[in-house]
Amino acid sequence: MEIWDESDVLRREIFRPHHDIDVAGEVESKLRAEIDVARAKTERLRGEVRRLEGELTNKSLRPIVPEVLKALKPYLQSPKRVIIEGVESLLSWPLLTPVLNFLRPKYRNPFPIFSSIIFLATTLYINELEISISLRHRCERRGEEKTEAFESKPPSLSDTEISNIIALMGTTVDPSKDAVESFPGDKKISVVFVLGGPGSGKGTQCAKIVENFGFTHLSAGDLLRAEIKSGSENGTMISNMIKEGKIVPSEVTIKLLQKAMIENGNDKFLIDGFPRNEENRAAFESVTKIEPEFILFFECPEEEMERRLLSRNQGRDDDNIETIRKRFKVFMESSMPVVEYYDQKGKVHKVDAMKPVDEVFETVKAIFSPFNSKNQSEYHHGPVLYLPFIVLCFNCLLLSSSPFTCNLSMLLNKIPGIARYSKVTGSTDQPVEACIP
Ligand SMILES: Nc1ncnc2c1ncn2[C@@H]1O[C@H](COP(=O)(O)OP(=O)(O)O)[C@@H](O)[C@H]1O
Ligand SMILES: Nc1ccn([C@H]2C[C@H](O)[C@@H](COP(=O)(O)OP(=O)(O)O)O2)c(=O)n1
Repeated sequence: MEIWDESDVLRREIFRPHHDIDVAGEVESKLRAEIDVARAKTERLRGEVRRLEGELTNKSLRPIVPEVLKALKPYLQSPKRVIIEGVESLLSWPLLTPVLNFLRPKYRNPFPIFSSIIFLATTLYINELEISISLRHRCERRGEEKTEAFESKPPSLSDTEISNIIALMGTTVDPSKDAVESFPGDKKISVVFVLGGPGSGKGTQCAKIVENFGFTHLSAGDLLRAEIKSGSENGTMISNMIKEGKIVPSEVTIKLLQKAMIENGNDKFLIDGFPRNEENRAAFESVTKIEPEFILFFECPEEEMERRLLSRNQGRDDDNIETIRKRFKVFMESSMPVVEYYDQKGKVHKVDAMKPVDEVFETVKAIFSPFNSKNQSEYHHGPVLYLPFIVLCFNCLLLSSSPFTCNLSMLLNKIPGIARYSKVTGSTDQPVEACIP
């Protein structure tokens, strides 16, 4: 980014030989004119950066990466390198696999299930109108790490320049820091999305569902607020967006949800206040491959929600009338289309949230009755389903010298191109993990 340096102009002029008393006035006015032009130019550039930042925060990263790169191009000398981290939610596997194959023809991904533990950062080189992609594979473990870079061109920017560009792009999700462990692949996870306007009573009802139906409550808003408190590098960006009533980029929220789901270990989740826009929805589906069981939607008029929020008294920065109005607008414009999307699929259970808390819960209870048996999940994952596997293991133990006696780790060792990592932390029954060497 070219920012005009006034002192530079002055220095040049001071050391010029013609600098004598007679021409001093003339030089001064020339300098002033030059500085005015430079100031205007700098202002224009700053304006452009502000516009781009505004677009990023408004629309979030996903849809406008190419647009941003194009807009930034005049200010960058080519070739330049831009690292977009947290890109695994921007580019999905169907896109990445051919690229990987192209960059490294021998590369094959024989076990798509293990893909989920490979974190990707994509490096885009901008060179005139051509953008080529190089990939860095990451298999992150706590304490163990394997990074591989495929780079088609040598990097030409310093790390500081790269971080400036990343900062300019609005989000700095670092997959290496927030590494989400392998997402439960074999476990059937039930997810219910709880949606409704701000103050419609989502949190209140979720607490009751947890008590009665053994769900784990994950509030996207609470997770984001905890992220701000943790002092994370995204904290300021999240805090600004929440104060403005805007929706935080999906890659941030999804990473937090995924992490919370893995750490919790339950198989039934109430996800409250998510997905809040189409991008949230599509990114969640593509990253987690989880389809919600159904959507619990609380209908409540704005006047009632406003009244509740103003007396909520939880010390939240966004519970002021100005931000509340903005949140209502975002809800109508961005969140309602998500409810409509699921409604068309017949997945929405609407609840009249105007009634008193206990009456609302009566309706909710009826909707959750299929989950009534607290043992339902135990039944699904219970010994009956595991029986064939238990029998197989037993046979393998008996026939210890037979070809059947291979366990997953031995199998992985035999596959060329797969480096095996065993888990360092966690319980011993965690799956063996692998990554592309
Ligand atoms: N059915 C209800 N009737 C009256 N007040 C309610 C009802 N449900 C929730 N509240 C109150 O309204 C406020 C907002 O509820 P909350 O559950 O935090 O909403 P949300 O999670 O949808 O933002 C809280 O102070 C809560 O006690
Ligand atoms: N999926 C989400 C959920 C919440 N947020 C942000 C934006 C929301 O205004 C705030 C607060 O959300 P929360 O669900 O806690 O609160 P309300 O339902 O608005 O009362 O968090 C987000 O950006 N993306």
